[in-house]
Amino acid sequence: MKDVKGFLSSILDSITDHITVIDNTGAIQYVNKSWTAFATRNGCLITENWKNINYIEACDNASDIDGDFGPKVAQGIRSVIDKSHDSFYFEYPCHSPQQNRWFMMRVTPLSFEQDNYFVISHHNITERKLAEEKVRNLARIDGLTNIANRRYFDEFLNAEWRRCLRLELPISLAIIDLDHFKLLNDTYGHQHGDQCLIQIAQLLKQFVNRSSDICARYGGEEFAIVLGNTSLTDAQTLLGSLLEEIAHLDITNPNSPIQSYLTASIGLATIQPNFEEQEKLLIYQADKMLYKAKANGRDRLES
Ligand SMILES: Nc1nc2c(ncn2[C@@H]2O[C@H](COP(=O)(O)OP(=O)(O)OP(=O)(O)O)[C@@H](O)[C@H]2O)c(=O)[nH]1
Repeated sequence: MKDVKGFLSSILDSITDHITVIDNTGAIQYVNKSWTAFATRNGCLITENWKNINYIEACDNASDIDGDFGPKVAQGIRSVIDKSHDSFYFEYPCHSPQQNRWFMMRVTPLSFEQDNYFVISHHNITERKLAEEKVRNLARIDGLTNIANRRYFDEFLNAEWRRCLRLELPISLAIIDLDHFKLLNDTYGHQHGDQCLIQIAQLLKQFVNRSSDICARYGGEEFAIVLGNTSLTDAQTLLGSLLEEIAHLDITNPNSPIQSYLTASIGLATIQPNFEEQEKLLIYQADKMLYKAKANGRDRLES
């Protein structure tokens, strides 16, 4: 082969990873074609005019635009240059207006003619991230009703509790238990019962529209609604209409001693959080109210 240098350069340009090489001061020595193409399309600082740009300084100065991304990356590169780490890798989101994208950045040392260089590559990991997100979402969903499961409910409540604690906001929790559901199952069969649970879950979804709210399947025929930043009065209004809407579904339960249609009992509690890890108190109070609703004749809200 005559032009070995040209051959190697074409190999680097054909690689889809975005590659740049810096020296031990951070000064850029090389970028491949993928880097230039991506950087130009996405309005990055380092494009084909990379000469005289210091990559590490550019990262140091990027904190205004990218939050802690720039400083973290700069620190990682420095740790490879000063040999405190053999290599550094970092996964980060880089979403465009059209598409969610993630990349993995890797920094590895390279020695050439007694000089030390560092290869920085950015590999597109969007497919893996989307697959992981899908699995994570599946693990959060109840298989029958397609709303959040108990595990995700626990996670969500804990996060929302801490958010309301930080911002000094009230948080409300309702536990909704269907009345005499066993009689409905006994009358029409378990499969029909399943369809009714799906119907109820669909209805609950319409009552949670904010990112601080969630409805979840709490147990067999028990559901829960978390309402972040919601006062007791507002929660009472909302859950009062939920009771009405459950009645409007008119799901027949002819052997129920309450009504000839399916009804629910709701226990509601509202707390303004004072301590972390205290959301169990909210569950305890909502549970107590649910017990009261059942004891007072069912088909009602107690708070
Ligand atoms: N079809 C169906 N039924 C379920 C499911 N999970 C729980 N159940 C039923 O829900 C019923 C709950 O019965 P109980 O705990 O006695 O409660 P209940 O009949 O609703 O009576 P109260 O809650 O006291 O008003 C049982 O018959 C369970 O089999 C489910 O996934 N599908």
